Amino acid sequence: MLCNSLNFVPPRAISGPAQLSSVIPSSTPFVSFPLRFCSPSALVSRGRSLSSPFTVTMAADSVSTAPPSVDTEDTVLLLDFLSQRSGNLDGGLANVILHLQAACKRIAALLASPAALQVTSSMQNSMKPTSASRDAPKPLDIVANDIIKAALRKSGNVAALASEEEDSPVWIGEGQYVVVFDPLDGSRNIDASIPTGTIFGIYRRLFATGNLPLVEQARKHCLRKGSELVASGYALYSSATMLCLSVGDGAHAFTLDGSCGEFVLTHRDLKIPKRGQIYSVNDARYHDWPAGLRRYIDDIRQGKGQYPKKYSARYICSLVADLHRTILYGGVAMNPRSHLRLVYEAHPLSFLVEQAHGKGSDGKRRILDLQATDLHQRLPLFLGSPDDILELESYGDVQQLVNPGYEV
Ligand SMILES: O=P(O)(O)OC[C@H]1O[C@](O)(COP(=O)(O)O)[C@@H](O)[C@@H]1O
Repeated sequence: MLCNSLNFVPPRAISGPAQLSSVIPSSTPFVSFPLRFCSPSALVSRGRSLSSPFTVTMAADSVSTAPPSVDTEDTVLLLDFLSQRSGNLDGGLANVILHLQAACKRIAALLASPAALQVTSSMQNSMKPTSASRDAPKPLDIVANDIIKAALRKSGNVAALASEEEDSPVWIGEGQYVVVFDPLDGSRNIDASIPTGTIFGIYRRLFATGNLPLVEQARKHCLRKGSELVASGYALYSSATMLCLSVGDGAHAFTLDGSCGEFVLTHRDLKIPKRGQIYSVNDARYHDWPAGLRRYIDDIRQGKGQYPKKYSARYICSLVADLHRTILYGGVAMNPRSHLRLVYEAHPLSFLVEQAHGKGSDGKRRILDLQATDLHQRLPLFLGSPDDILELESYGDVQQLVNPGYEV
């Protein structure tokens, strides 16, 4: 495993079959982690087994605070994984993913730094919270957006992108792929150091848009059915930084190894439990819910649903974190009001959940079947274990139509 060094040359745009080891440096493109992130173990060549992390001799000038990692022949880095997988992968798609993960590492480092709190706080101190400002982008959303946009431009493989922080889809160039993303979901939690996440979805570009103005081409590329996605994923910035990814060949999760700055495969072939015992929703909205949803939640709380045990509630109010827990433990994560966005939240996350054998629904229909018509369109969203989603849908009216906008 090689450490990231400070003088990376970003990989060139790549097309054709994925033969990554020959075209992409084994270190992550253009990530400039400070050298103190490099532990001696990260400098050990791959294949040499270490009996214990504590047998590593620390270099005299090392100031690493990260625990040394154990690197064995079984260690699978994201790059190794992308080299091995088939699914929808070709070299171009792999290159886009490598640039996205590099951007996520930068965002993770930024969020974990004192500078992040200062930026957010200074903004919030000058802002009296109102229902209108509640959804206003915070500076870190913008910074994260810029980091991802720069990474995608550098990849050379992207034709168009769409982001929560852009008014409309953006034309980039002649790449083969289209990327939709929410750069920093849950950012209202940042001052309290609560988990946040980046969500992304990747489409192949369309080819029948040639004569249209570029703005219109970008729009057509980005407003699609979720079933056309070829890959999607999220980064979760929490006690660990995780990257959960699907290239149409199952869902897999990687954990950022802080000692060397690489994502390491830790959860291969994630499968959401067929049924869970946890529901995740902001139930302060209970009295704005329709009767069907109230009945459903009342039933599962009391063990009167199809599963004869009482459910527990967990709600972080950070979509990626709530979903990550749901994929691992099962159950249902939901936001029944029209709040979450189809293009860069519901579509990518539903793709990933289906790849993990779960379901994504708006309460009535499969999310991936929905055709996007507007970049920022919102909808009710229910993601989770297949048996839980089917049971929830059987209650009929589960979409919250009363959506006054809430202060907090
Ligand atoms: O206020 P609610 O209905 O609980 O919504 C919370 C949801 O909103 C989000 O914070 C996203 O909201 P924004 O798009 O306004 O950032 C999710 O992370 C979270 O799941």
